[in-house]
Amino acid sequence: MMRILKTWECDASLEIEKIKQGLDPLNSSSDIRTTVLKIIQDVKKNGDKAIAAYGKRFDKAPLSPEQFRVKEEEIEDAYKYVTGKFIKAIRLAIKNIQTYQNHIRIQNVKPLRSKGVILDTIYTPIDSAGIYVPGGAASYPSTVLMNAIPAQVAGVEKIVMVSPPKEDGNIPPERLVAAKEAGVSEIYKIGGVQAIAALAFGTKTIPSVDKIVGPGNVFVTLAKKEIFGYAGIDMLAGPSEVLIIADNHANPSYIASDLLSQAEHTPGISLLVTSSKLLAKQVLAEITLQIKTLSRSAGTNECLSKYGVIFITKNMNECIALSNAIAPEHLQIMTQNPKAVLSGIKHAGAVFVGDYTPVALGDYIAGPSHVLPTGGTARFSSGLSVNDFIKRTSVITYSQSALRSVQQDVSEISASEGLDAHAKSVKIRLDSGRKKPSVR
Ligand SMILES: NC(=O)c1ccc[n+]([C@@H]2O[C@H](COP(=O)([O-])OP(=O)(O)OC[C@H]3O[C@@H](n4cnc5c(N)ncnc54)[C@H](O)[C@@H]3O)[C@@H](O)[C@H]2O)c1
Ligand SMILES: N[C@H](CO)Cc1c[nH]c[nH+]1
Ligand SMILES: [Zn+2]
Repeated sequence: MMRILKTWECDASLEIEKIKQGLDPLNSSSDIRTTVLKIIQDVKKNGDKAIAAYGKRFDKAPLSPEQFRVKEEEIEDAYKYVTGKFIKAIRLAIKNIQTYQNHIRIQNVKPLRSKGVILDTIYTPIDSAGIYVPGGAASYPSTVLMNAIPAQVAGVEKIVMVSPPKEDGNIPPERLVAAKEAGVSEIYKIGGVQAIAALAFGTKTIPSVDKIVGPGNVFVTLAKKEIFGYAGIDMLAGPSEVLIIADNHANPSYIASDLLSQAEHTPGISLLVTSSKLLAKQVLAEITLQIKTLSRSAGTNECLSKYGVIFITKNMNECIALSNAIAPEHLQIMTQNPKAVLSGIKHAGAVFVGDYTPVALGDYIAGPSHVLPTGGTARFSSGLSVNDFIKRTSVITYSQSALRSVQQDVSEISASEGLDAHAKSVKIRLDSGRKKPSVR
């Protein structure tokens, strides 16, 4: 069960560090990092052979490299095992994700023009993206959509999905149908660190990609961090977190259900921050009632006792300050005046405002991607979006007179750096009397 801590009796930031220990890739033990580096090196050196061995060890899936790629017939077959209601739901999710991502897609800006100078900008999608869809404790068809649709809206031509198979060597049909519906180009039944390394370096059977995105456990997230440079990455999207700010106007049963749905990710971090001791007690009572009804009650309960805390603060300002210091992946605000609280929020992956906006909405249907920064990284990164798949190239054009107008300034800076070839590349174009070399 969740612990209750009063902020005036403990060091809240120390408590948060303790909770995150082992779950947060930035705080990972050296053991985890050693394991991750070893697997990356092995895949880099031994390719498919190493991937097959790790798949057998960690996923218990005895697949040979020829079996890694999902065949067209397997995808067609998957449609027989999902319901019409499931397909209708994911098509609605796809529509909402597309609408939102199109809305926030970076737009071409008009070139900036001034006397003989044109500063233009070209936006181009990356050629290929690798999307990681977790598949350990739970199956995540929704994560297929939240990764793939932003890439598709950006115009990425090749979207390669990797996801761990079940012990029978198959990816569950819902994940395959979601991939087909979302326009994924190729699917591979590989997961964990080995899948991230495969996408970064490429193997005989698995293509390397330009950027690897998507959430995963601490091993997957740390692997993304380690391969950065060989391929781009989106951010560190590790084990799920929710922080709820609530006052005694909030409904304790709603709060309990939201804390439980994050713990259900096993692991997931569930935090309630409130100045109401009464609310804290009511929420605990509600959790006790609701947890009995859940299919994963044992794991969820274990997760809540390890990674669940209710912080009692002195007042609402302290709730806001604590939330900003934690920079949670998901922040829910259930207070009498949520907009006033929102105005103080600086760092969070996504904010869910009011009593009728549970995180589950954002997980599945609302539109913004549920792939979000965790472990405090919302201080400097944002959730996955179409713009993560688009690069910006600046295009600079100067006329001769515009070049002349800045010649002296270029020379000054170039001299200060001891790089006189730089200054000369300007001077050579402006020296009077100098002619173009004649063609012999
Ligand atoms: N932040 C987000 O946007 C977001 C979204 C969805 C899910 N999530 C999180 O993703 C996580 C998914 O984790 P998961 O474990 O269910 O699936 P996963 O696919 O991330 O991890 C499973 C893989 O981990 C590897 N692994 C397991 N134990 C290992 C070990 N001891 N050594 C080396 N490798 C090992 C295996 O290769 C296995 O295939 C959850 O914590 C969930 O909360 C986050
Ligand atoms: N809460 C997760 C993001 O941290 C996303 C998810 C997928 N399925 C259910 N939830
Ligand atoms: Zn969730």
